[in-house]
Amino acid sequence: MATSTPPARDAVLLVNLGTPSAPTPRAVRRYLAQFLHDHRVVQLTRWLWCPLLHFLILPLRSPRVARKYAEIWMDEGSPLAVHTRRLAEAVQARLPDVRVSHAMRYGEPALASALAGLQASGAARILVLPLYPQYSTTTTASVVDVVEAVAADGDGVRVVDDYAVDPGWVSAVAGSIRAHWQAQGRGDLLLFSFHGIPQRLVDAGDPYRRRCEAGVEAIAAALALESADYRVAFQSRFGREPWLQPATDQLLQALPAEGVRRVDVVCPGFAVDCLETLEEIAMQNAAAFRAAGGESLSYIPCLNDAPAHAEALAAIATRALDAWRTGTDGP
Ligand SMILES: C=CC1=C(C)c2cc3[nH]c(cc4nc(cc5[nH]c(cc1n2)c(C)c5CCC(=O)O)C(CCC(=O)O)=C4C)c(C)c3C=C
Ligand SMILES: [Fe+2]
Ligand SMILES: [Fe+2]
Repeated sequence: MATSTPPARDAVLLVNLGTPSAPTPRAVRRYLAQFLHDHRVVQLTRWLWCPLLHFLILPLRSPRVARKYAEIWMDEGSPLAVHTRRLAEAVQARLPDVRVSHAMRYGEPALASALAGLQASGAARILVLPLYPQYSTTTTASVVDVVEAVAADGDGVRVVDDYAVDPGWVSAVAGSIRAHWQAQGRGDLLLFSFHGIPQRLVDAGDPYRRRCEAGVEAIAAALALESADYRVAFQSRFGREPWLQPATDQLLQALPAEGVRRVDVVCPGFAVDCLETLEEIAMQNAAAFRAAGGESLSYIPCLNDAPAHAEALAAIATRALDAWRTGTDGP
C-alpha cells in the first residue's frame, strides 16, 4: 500500500525584500508603489507623500530603475528572486524534517499569502527568518507588521529578529572574503558597504547602525584585520534628508586621493545579490572609483546559496525551533 509523507509540523519561511517581476517600467512601478507605501520605509503623512509618489517619483523613477534592472536580469528572473529561491532550496536540503519556503515583503511570493498557506496546511510552528542580518525598523519590523496582521495573537508564528553576530553567519562571510582574496588577490583596503537608512531613524532608536558595526567587528576579528585594513560605509541613499554617513559613493571617490588604488567591497547587509550590489556597487561605484583615479574595485559577491550560508541559516533556524519546542526561550 502506498504511504504518503505526513506534512512537516514545523516550517521555516525565509523572507526577503522583494523585487519587480520584470525589468519593465510597469513592473518596477508596481513594485515601487507597494514598497514606498510602507510607513516603515517612508514616514511622511499620506496627504503629503501620496501626491509626490504618484505624480512625480513613480513616473520618473520607474523607467530609469527598469533600465538598471535590465542590466542585471538573469535568464530565470531578478537576481534577488533567483538567489533567494536557490537559498531556500539549499536550506531545505539541510532541514529534511522541516518545511522550508520563501516569501517576499513586497511583490511575489507575497508574505501574507505564504503565511496563511502554511497555517492552513497545519504547520504547528512557523519560524519566519527575515533575510536581513542586521535588525532595522525599516526592514525586519516591516516583516513583523505583516506577521502580526496575519497571525493576530502571534500564536504559532515567531520571527528571528537579527543574526548580525551569529558565529556561523560571521564565519560564512569571513570565509567568502578569504576565498575571494585567495582567488583574486587582495586590494589595499576592504570596504564594508551596508544599505543606508535615514539618520533620523537611528537618532530615534533604530539599532541598525550598531548592528552593522557589531557584525563588522566580528568579521574583522575572524579575519584578524587591523583597523587600518577596513572601513564601513552606507549606500543606496533615497530622498533628500541626511542618511547614515559616510556614504559609500563619496568615500570610494575620496579613497584614491588617500593612496588607495585597489579596493575590495563586500556588502554583508545583503543576504543575496541584487540591484544594490550588482548594479550600484559592481557597476556604478566601480566606474566612479576608477574615474576618481582608483585602479580597480573588486566586488566580493553576497553569500547567495553558498553551502556555508545555507548551513548558517539552517543552524539559526534549528536553534530557534528547538528552543521553541522545549520552551527554553521566551515567546
Ligand atoms: C538590506 C537592507 C535594506 C535596508 C535597510 C533598506 C532600506 C531602505 N531602502 C529604501 C529604498 C529602496 N531600496 C531599494 C532596493 C533595495 N533595498 C534593499 C534592502 C534594504 N533596503 C534591497 C535588497 C534592494 C534591491 C531589490 C532588488 O530588486 O534587487 C529600492 C528600489 C530600487 C530603486 O528604486 O532605487 C528603493 C526605492 C529606503 C527608503 C530604505 C529605508 C528607509
Ligand atoms: Fe498612495
Ligand atoms: Fe532599500
